[in-house]
Formats: sequence, C-alpha cells, structure tokens
Amino acid sequence: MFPSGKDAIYSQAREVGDFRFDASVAEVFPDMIQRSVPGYSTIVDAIGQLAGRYAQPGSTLYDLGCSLGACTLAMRRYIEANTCSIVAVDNSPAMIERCQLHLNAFKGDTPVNLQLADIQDVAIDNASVVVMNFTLQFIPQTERDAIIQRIYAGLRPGGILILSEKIRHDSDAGNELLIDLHHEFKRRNGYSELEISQKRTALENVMKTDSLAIHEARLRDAGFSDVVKWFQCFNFCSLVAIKAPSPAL
Ligand SMILES: Nc1ncnc2c1ncn2[C@@H]1O[C@H](C[S@+](CC[C@H]([NH3+])C(=O)[O-])CC(=O)[O-])[C@@H](O)[C@H]1O
Ligand SMILES: O=C(O)C(=O)Cc1ccccc1
Repeated sequence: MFPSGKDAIYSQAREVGDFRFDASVAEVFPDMIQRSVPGYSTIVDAIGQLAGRYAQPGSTLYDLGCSLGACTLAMRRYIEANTCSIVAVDNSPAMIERCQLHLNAFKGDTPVNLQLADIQDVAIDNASVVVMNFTLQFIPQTERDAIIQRIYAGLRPGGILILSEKIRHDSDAGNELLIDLHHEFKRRNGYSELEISQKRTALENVMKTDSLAIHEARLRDAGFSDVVKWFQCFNFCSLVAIKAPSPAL
C-alpha cells in the first residue's frame, strides 16, 4: 500500500529534544503506537463499536487528534452508511498527509472531512460522538477544561465523548508500579532501555498526565451526566462521558 516503517527513532543515543509529531514519527506511527500503548487495537475497535451504538442520524462525529485516522476508520466501519459525516482533525501536516492516504485506501460510504487544524479552532456542532483518543494529554493543562466544556456544548442530548488518556496514579508508589509495568510492556515489544528512557525524556515537557479523578471531575463539571471507565491497562485508560438524553415530553 504505502511504506510504514518500524519505530527506531530513539534507538541511538542522541541529544533528546521535545517529542513532535513530525514526518519521521508519522512514518512509523502505526508500529510506534501499537508497541507503546497497551490495548491500542482493542480500544480503537471498541471506539468503532461505541460509535455504532451512539451515532445519531444526521449528526456529526468528530475524531480530534486523528493521527493516521485509525478511529475514523473504525467509526466508519460500524456506523450506518449515509446517515452521518465525520470530521477528523490533526494539527500535524505529516499526519494529515498520511491520514488522507489511509482514508483513500479504505473506501466507505460515510463522508470524512479531514482538517489540518488545532483542536482549539475547530467548532463542535451537532455532534453525537466525539473521540479524543490519547490527544487531550498533549494539550496544555490550563486549556483542558475549556475544550471539554466546548465539546459538551456541541454535543446533542444523548451524545458521547470518548476520552482515552495516559494517567497518573494518585499515590507515588502506585504510579511507579503502573509506569514500571508499562515499561516492561514496551521492553517485551522490543524497545531497549535506551529507547524507553530517551522517549520518556522527549515526552516530559509535551505530555502532562492528569489523574483519573481529575479527568472524571472535569467531565462532571462540564455537565456530563455519567462517566464510565470502560478500559484500563496499567496507566492507560478510556472513558465514555454521556450527555443526558433530553427528557421525554
Ligand atoms: N492541539 C492539537 N490540535 C490537533 N491535533 C493535535 C493537537 N495536539 C496534538 N495533536 C495530535 O494528536 C495526536 C496524538 S496521537 C492520537 C492517536 C490517534 N487518535 C489514534 O487513535 O491513532 C496519541 C499519541 O501519539 O500518543 C497527534 O497526531 C498530534 O499531532
Ligand atoms: O510511548 C510512550 O511511552 C507513551 O506514553 C505513548 C505514546 C505513544 C505514541 C506517541 C507518544 C506517546
């Protein structure tokens, strides 16, 4: 189809700068995310399943921080054809360029509007399903409340936000255990100690994790009537936040 390589970005000792979603990352992204995020394929498929359940006719589905479009493709696989459209957004030109190739390679009936944009600048409107699959963690912590509030406002009654995040455990000892289990997962997937530690350094300034309690409180404060943690493996979890359906007349 198109070349997608093995992630060896941090395999040689080097001066480590801040992690960026540039062309070298986009080129190896499927391998990188599969070997780095426990349960990634399970999560993506379940997002499709949830979209199939919650997509409302005539509504818009959003994939915010779509990377190569894995969640967009999963949603398109599960939703009824021709009733909805999908808006997929990423602010990395390299990701958007390759995402378009992925979308072209898997034709579907649901139209996809792919946008190179910052999530902060995208209007959320008439939404039934909004997905942020490991994206909020890259947004500055001070801006997270406002984004979640905007998503809530743009959802129809009965709509959902699916929020997957790497989290920080409340206690130091528990947090270290989860980080250690995750690193063991990466080692078993072929990453060396050097790769694990250099990537950790690269992510330090750009990926700030919140605790599960902070995520849940933020979602509740924005107005979501129910928050369901449907997946967790080590320090990676996924939540479904539900906007209450409009009361029957
Ligand atoms: N402000 C922003 N605006 C738009 N995009 C952004 C922003 N900040 C970061 N991104 C984009 O969010 C994506 C995060 S990866 C998502 C995986 C995907 N959801 C997947 O299910 O495969 C997660 C990870 O790599 O851990 C990258 O493509 C960034 O360019
Ligand atoms: O690789 C890691 O350690 C992670 O925390 C997950 C990840 C996956 C892909 C890009 C950035 C972070």
